[in-house]
Amino acid sequence: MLAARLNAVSGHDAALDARLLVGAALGLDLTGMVAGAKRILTRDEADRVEALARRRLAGEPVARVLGMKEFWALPLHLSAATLVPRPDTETVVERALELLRADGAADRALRIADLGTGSGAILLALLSELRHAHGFATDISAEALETASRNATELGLADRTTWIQCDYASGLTGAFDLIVSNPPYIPSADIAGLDIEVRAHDPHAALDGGADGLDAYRALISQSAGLLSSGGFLVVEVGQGQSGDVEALMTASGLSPTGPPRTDLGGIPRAVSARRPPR
Ligand SMILES: C[S@@+](CC[C@H](N)C(=O)[O-])C[C@H]1O[C@@H](n2cnc3c(N)ncnc32)[C@H](O)[C@@H]1O
Repeated sequence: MLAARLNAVSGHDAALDARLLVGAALGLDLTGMVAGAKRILTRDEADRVEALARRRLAGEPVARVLGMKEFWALPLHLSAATLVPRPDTETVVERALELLRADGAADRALRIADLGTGSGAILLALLSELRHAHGFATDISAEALETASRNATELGLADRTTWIQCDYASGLTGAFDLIVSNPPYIPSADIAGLDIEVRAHDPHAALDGGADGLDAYRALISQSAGLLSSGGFLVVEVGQGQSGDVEALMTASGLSPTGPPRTDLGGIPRAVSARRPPR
C-alpha cells in the first residue's frame, strides 16, 4: 500500500500524502477517489501514481510534487521560484484583518501592498476577504510574480492586482492603508542546517535573511513607514526569537506597535504589527 511506503518520508501525513498523490495522478478529487476506491488501476494509471510516489520517496515535498498548495482555503500554483506557503503565515492575514475590522476600514477601497509576494499567498487571501481592496505585490523574482499573477487570474482576483518586480517597496508610491510582508528571515549560517525539504526545494532567495536574519526588515520597514497612509498598518511575519528586534525597527521608523505579536499554532510570536500614528 502506498501510504505504508510513504511512511518513512511522510510520517503521520503518509495517508494524506498518498491520497493527494493518487488523486493528482488520476485527476480525481476526494469524491472521485471515494467513488472509485475499489477500482483496479490501468497500467498507465499505476505508472503515473508510481512516478509521483518516487518523487515523494526521494524527499520532494508533496506540495512540490503536486505543484499546488492550499493557503487560506485558496488553491495556489507553485513554481521553482516560489516558497511553499506555510500555515503559520495565515497569522499575518488574521492580524491584518483583525486590525482593519477593529478600525472599521474593512469595507473601504483600501490600497494594500505585499512585499516579497512569492505565490501571492498573503495578498490573494486578503483580497478574497476585502472586496473593495486593490493589491500591489512586489518580488525580486519575475518568475514568482508570473506564478502569483496566474493564481490571481484563476481565483478571479486579477482585476484588483498590480505586480511589480523590485526590491521590496522601492518600486511603489503611496499611500497604502496596509502593507504586509513575509520576507526571507533565516540567518545565512542556519540555512545549511534546515530540513532537507526546505533547504533543497524552497528557493534560496525566499529563505536567506542575511547574517542575523534581519536584513529584509531593515530595508522594508523604513521603506514602508514612508508609504503608509496616516493610521495605516504594517504587518510582517517573523522567525522565532525575532519579534523584539523587528518591533524595535518599527518603533525606530516612527511606527507605533499595535499590541503583542500574534502567535502561531505552536505558540511562537509570528505576526508583528504597527501603525503610522493617525494625524
Ligand atoms: C519567505 S518568501 C514569502 C513568499 C510569500 N509571501 C509567502 O508568504 O508564502 C520571501 C519572498 O521574498 C522575495 N524576495 C527576496 N528578496 C527580495 C527583495 N530584495 N525584494 C523583493 N522580494 C524579495 C522572494 O523571492 C520570496 O518570494
